[in-house]
Amino acid sequence: MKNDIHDLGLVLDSRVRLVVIQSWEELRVLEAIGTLAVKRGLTWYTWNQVEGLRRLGFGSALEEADDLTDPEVALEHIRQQREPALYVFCDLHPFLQSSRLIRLLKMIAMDPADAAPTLLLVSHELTLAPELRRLAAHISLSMPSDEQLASIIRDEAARWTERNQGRRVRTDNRTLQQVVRNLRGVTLGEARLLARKLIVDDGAITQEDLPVLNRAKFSLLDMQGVLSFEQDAARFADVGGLAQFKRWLGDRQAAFQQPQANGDSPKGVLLAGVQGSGKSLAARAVAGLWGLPLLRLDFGALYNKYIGETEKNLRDALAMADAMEPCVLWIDEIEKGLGEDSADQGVSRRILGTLLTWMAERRSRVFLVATANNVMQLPPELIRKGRLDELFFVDLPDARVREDIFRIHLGSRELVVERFDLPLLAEASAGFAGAEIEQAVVSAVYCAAARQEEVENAHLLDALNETSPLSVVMAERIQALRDWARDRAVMAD
Ligand SMILES: Nc1ncnc2c1ncn2[C@@H]1O[C@H](COP(=O)(O)OP(=O)(O)OP(=O)(O)O)[C@@H](O)[C@H]1O
Repeated sequence: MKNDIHDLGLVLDSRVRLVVIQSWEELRVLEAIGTLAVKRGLTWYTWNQVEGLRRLGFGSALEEADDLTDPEVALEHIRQQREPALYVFCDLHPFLQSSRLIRLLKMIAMDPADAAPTLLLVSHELTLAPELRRLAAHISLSMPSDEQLASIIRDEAARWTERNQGRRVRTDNRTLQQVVRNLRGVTLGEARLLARKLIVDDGAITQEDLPVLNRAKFSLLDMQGVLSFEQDAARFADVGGLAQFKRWLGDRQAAFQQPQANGDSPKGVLLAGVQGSGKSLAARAVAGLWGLPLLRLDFGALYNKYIGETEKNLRDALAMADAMEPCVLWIDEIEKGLGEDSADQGVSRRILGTLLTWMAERRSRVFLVATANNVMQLPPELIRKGRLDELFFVDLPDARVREDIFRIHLGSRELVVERFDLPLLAEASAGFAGAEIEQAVVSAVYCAAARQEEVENAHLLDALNETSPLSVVMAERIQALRDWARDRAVMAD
């Protein structure tokens, strides 16, 4: 499956407390889980029968009176915890015959509290007792292999050589192996950008680069980072609907790639609309379609009091984006930083000023994609004609698009799409956003796996029935958004 790390994220969101990951590659699975935990700000622990329970993967063993190398004692300890942490059990499989242990797992899996621990069982092979099967999600994590990481470094070295009159990148095997090891746990896209960063300054990858790499990897994962490289851009084939938007971009691709003599090139768009309808996915897909790196600017982090002066942070981030041209700069939830009810009016006015000045004066080929849920909060200056090329409204998907979204998400989980009754599913998901449809597919997949059944229409219908879509809960807000958009925006679909 290609979406598996993403799926693990969704499974965690759906509050499944017991996740089974079958893999021979424990180290790489741990690194991927660690990466996800850091991104989500979750504490995580590992357990194995030799070292017992350890905090943060490689930290020291917990100081407990009891012997936490005993899996039952460790599980009993976890059962008492009231924080949403991840507990990764490596090789619990030899113990899965014990009825007490099974009971403990079941109690943790059924814990209804919001702030409760999640168990991830990692083994090369693991069969759950029947009473646990329905409670568990099964995920297979495939991450970039060492060979893939090494080949990315070779690629980037070749690119550099091409740009530097055939000069070769200086390095040695030992350092390369260390770099590959340090890159484990990041996605392919992130690995590419990190490799590029190492080479670009001096045309060499040396021991001195290792701390640089670690710092860069850390800042990539660092939640406070204002600007981050986004993982692999999406493909437009992964986005259901949004036909108008896709056409619009297609028409401008050439102009962006070969700027006109007068310096005019497409500047950017605002995607506004209903939550979970694929705005972020579409932003990623712009980078995919145009084959450009994607940078994400986090307005929330700009205001973080720990990282200093807000406007300077924004100026630095914009300068960095300029230096990375050509690229796509994605500002997610732009209303959070510029909205009329944002925390500090003075700062948000100055931030708006800085952004508008950059938009008006820049000559770099940075295509801005701003996404917003609550567009009504946005300052009128930003959306005034001419600032951005276009304002698109992304509505809930209609039946035809919902079929497409099912097709995309069933297909990406290697299910045979023809076996499903798409019109029936589209009808049953009226009012669902794309994200909710995807969530239903994921929960159907793991429900079926737990029952050792093939995924059928019925599993999907059950999952849909169990969800009450946001469009019902927020019907009035969505209508207000539509009314707002009617005279101001172009429909994205
Ligand atoms: N039109 C769509 N086609 C395919 N998948 C979709 C679509 N809309 C949503 N999804 C799925 O739902 C996930 C979440 O959607 P996404 O984050 O892009 O929505 P959003 O509009 O940006 O929502 P939010 O405003 O909550 O951030 C996507 O990663 C994708 O997997």
